[in-house]
Amino acid sequence: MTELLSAAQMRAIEQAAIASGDLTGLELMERAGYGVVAALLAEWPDLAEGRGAATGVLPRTPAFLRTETEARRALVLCGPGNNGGDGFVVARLLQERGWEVAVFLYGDAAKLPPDARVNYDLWRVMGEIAQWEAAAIIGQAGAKVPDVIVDAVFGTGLTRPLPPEVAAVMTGLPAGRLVAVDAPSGLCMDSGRVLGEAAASAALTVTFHARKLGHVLSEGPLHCGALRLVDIGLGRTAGEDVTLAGANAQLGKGSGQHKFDHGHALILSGGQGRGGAARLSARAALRVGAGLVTLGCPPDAMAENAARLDAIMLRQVGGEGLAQVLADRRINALCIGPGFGLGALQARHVAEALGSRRALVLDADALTLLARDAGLLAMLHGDCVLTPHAGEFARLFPDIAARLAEPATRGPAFSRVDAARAAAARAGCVLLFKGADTVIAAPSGACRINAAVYDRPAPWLATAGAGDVLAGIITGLLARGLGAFDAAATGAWLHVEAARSFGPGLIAEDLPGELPKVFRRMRL
Ligand SMILES: NC(=O)C1=CN([C@@H]2O[C@H](COP(=O)(O)OP(=O)(O)OC[C@H]3O[C@@H](n4cnc5c(N)ncnc54)[C@H](OP(=O)(O)O)[C@@H]3O)[C@@H](O)[C@H]2O)[C@@H](O)CC1
Ligand SMILES: [K+]
Repeated sequence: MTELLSAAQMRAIEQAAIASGDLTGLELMERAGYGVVAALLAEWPDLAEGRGAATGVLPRTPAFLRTETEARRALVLCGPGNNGGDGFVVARLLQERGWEVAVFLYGDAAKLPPDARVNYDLWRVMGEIAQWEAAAIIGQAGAKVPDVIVDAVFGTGLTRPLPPEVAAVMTGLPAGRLVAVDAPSGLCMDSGRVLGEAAASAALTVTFHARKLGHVLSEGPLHCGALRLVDIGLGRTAGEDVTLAGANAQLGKGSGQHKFDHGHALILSGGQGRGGAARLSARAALRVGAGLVTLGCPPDAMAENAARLDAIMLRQVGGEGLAQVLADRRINALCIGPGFGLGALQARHVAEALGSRRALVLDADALTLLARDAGLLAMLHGDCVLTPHAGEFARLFPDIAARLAEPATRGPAFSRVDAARAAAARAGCVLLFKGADTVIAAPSGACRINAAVYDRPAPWLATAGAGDVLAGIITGLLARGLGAFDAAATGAWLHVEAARSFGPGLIAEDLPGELPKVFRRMRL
């Protein structure tokens, strides 16, 4: 499992390693600085060469003919903490490579923490440090355009909005190769939210030991650019508090198993002309491996659905309620919401489904019904999965959503992880909070993030019906016996994998049919 750390967890890991005597803070800082230099040279291989070769047109300049004017230029911006200390290491290592390096310090050198101070002193033997002045920095970046600007002002220690003179630089620098050390300054590493109004926008962010929550949540990916992870020799983990959602190796089917070994999902549909969404869910539930899937629909929609379904079975569910259908105990997972409707009968069906204590996905219209009726909300139980997008979340948990919408002015800022955990605890069930950074939380506090960012974007998932498919995938996994938390996290992961497998041009109908390719790649 890939863990995502908070700033406090990272500090605890670092301090434990130092206290154990395995490593010193200085060694960690040296490795961090080295890692940044290695990562930026790997990201832009032309920077590892002489200036002539970088054009791709001129022949490479032999080393003995290179002049000072051909040296690579870096502008290194250092801050008052250990992030700044990393910056001094980067400055030293680049100058040792023959680069021309200018360093600016925000803060008082006399107050630098000890390891940062050592690296400040090492750099001072090699070069100058100019005191922070926004106009001078921006002017220098404009006149003597650097090949790389290194943002080592604030990292995981940022606790409040950037001071105006730092914000002016971060928003005034020319667009280019801005490398953020650990974090783009201004970004809260616990929430991925900008504290105040300004944060650096990096082309490359190099972080250490493990990704932080802020790298994947909210605006984090927008500000980080590309994200690279460097191993600095810290073996310890924080116990995998929050992890990235990933593949689930238990999705294969054993030979010799019967269809009833893989569960029976019931998907409830809306009335005539409104069944498309539920049919998408049902198809996804079947494709993800539920042994049987039944679509339950009102009498007026029977003919329409019968004409459109083959492997999926059809049952009439009208005013008589769900009791007759649910008398079949083999039906072990339900999905209610896609295209369902918002009337009193539908609310009654939601209550019956909740009362049956079956594993249950509540999506779309079912979420609206829940938001309208505190009695229904009180019936939620641990085998339920709620799948709200931001609007549905705000209707269900208005106070939590309001807290999330407040401007972030102090770190750690209230995050989407905090919001999902609070909502799951209150609802007493699993909650899947949709977004490019989908957060899945359980009442216990267990949490996974399904990140469709960086090298895993899925922009074509923003299409009608994609959510109905996700609800169906999760329902199918519940039918197959996964617990609610695993079903939601695995379902979210499969959903993005299917979208990425199909690629541009994706519509919701394509998603279920893409799952077999995903499974083949997983070697199921
Ligand atoms: N953990 C590890 O294993 C390793 C960590 N490493 C590196 O250390 C970094 C963390 O260092 P860090 O803890 O010193 O925090 P950092 O981000 O430098 O800033 C803290 C300083 O800024 C100040 N300050 C905060 N906000 C402010 C504001 N808005 N405006 C003004 N001031 C503000 C704050 O002061 P205070 O809040 O006390 O007033 C404090 O002085 C981490 O990101 C990584 O790069 C690596 O060396 C390798 C191993
Ligand atoms: K930084």
